[in-house]
Amino acid sequence: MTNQLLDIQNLSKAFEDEHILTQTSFFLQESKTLSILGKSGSGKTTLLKIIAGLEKQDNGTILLENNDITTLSAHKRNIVYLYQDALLFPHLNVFENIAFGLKLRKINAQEVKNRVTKMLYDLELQKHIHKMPTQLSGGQRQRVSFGRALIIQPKILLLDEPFGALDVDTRKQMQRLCKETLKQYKITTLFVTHDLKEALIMGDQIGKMQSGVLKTFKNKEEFLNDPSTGIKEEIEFWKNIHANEE
Ligand SMILES: Nc1ncnc2c1ncn2[C@@H]1O[C@H](COP(=O)(O)OP(=O)(O)OP(=O)(O)O)[C@@H](O)[C@H]1O
Repeated sequence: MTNQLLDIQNLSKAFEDEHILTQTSFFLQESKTLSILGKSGSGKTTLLKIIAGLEKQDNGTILLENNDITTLSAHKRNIVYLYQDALLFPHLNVFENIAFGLKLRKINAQEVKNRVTKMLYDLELQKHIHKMPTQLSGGQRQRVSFGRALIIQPKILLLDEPFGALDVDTRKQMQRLCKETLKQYKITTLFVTHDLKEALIMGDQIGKMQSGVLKTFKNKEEFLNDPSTGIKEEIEFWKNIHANEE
C-alpha cells in the first residue's frame, strides 16, 4: 500500500537473556501519529532507538518507503529521535539552533531566514529569537528542539515522552502546538507517552507495548473498548461519583 511509510517486520531484541522485543511487526501511515503506551520497561524506548538506528536489533527488517534501512547508520535515515531533555547547542541562540540543520544542508541565507521565521511563529517563539538556551524555560527549550527537528522535514519523528518534565499547563500548551505543527508539516510520528489522555489527544492511532510486541488498534474506538486499558471502568467510576452527588 502506498501510504505505509514505515514497515516494521519481526523485530527482535534481547539484552543478554532479557527478551525486550519478540518478533514485533507493525505499519506506520504517512503523515499520521501513532501514540505508544506501555508499562515502564516494556521496551518503548528500545523500539524507538532501533528505528532511529541508535540501537541494533537482533533480528527483523525495517522498511522506510519500501527501502530496507535495517543496517543503515543513524545519520543516513532521515529519522529524528527526541526525548524529554531537549538538547540544544549551548553556544547558539534560538534562531541559530533552529537554523542549524538548514545551514548544514547549504540552504541559502534568505531561505533559511524565511523558514526559521515561520517556524518561530508556528511554535510561538518569536519573542525569544535572540535568547541563549540557558535563558529559556523548559517548555521553550522543548519547542526550540522540536522546531530544530521539524525544520529539516524528517521522514519520521520519534518523540519519547517529550513532555514528561513539564507542568500541567505547559504540557497542554505543548500538546496543542505539537499537534498543530505536526499536521501542518505533515510529519509522520511515533509518540511515546505514559499518559492515556495525552496518547488519545496526540495520536491518530494508538498502540500498546506488551509482552515484547506492539499491539496497534484499528481505531480509537477499538482501543477504548479493549478491557486491558481500564478506560471503561474509569468512565463508570466518574459517572458514579457524579450520580452519588446528585
Ligand atoms: N543498554 C541496555 N543494556 C541492558 N538492558 C537494557 C539496555 N537498554 C534497555 N535495557 C532494558 O530493556 C528493558 C526495556 O527498556 P526501555 O527503556 O526500552 O523501556 P521503556 O518501555 O521505554 O521504559 P520507560 O517507560 O520506563 O521509559 C528494561 O528492562 C531495560 O532495563
